[in-house]
Amino acid sequence: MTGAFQASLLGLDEELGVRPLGGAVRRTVLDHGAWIDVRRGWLSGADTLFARLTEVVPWHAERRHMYDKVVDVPRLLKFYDEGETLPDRVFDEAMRALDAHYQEELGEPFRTVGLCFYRDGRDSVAWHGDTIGRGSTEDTMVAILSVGTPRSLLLRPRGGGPSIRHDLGHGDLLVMGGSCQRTWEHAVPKTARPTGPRISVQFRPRGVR
Ligand SMILES: O=C(O)CCC(=O)C(=O)O
Ligand SMILES: [Fe+2]
Repeated sequence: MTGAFQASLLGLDEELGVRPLGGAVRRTVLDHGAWIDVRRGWLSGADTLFARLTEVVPWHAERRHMYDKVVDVPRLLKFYDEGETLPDRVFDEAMRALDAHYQEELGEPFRTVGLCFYRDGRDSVAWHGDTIGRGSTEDTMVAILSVGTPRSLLLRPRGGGPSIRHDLGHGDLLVMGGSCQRTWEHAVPKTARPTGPRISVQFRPRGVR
């Protein structure tokens, strides 16, 4: 794995687990029926999870057609569909905590875990909504847990308009909800600054991608 992540020295002996959601979640209501929730420092023991994921996940590179060319996807990936054994038990704990907090509003459980590895500032994800599945037609939720080097997640309305920046730090949770996947787009832009690795963990309901 390229790049070394400077572990937060005080957090190395923290137990791996999730802290309460409840009143610690801050919601921002966006236009067109979308919203964003942020819970800073949701994960304790984030150093431990980061180290484990770099070691045990069978990361793979992908190539995609872009117009008339085949290009490298600028990040490493791994997707765990429902029923697959997850690389760490804390993901099950995290999903059950998200279910307890969001089930009434979401109406179904979170079921899949997508992972992205951003090796350095050259890795990124371009503007998109998670619209491969039901997110293109229905309100849904995508919950993102971020570990490693902080990166900016940007959001902008699909029709155009100013973008909103969230700097996602080690252990932070951001949840995109309502119509966010079809009326807004999100991106993690490249950065020219020296940037260590980051792992993004996306929890989604069935049929959302
Ligand atoms: O890195 C992130 O947090 C965003 C990842 C993302 O948007 C996706 O995988 O669909
Ligand atoms: Fe996405």
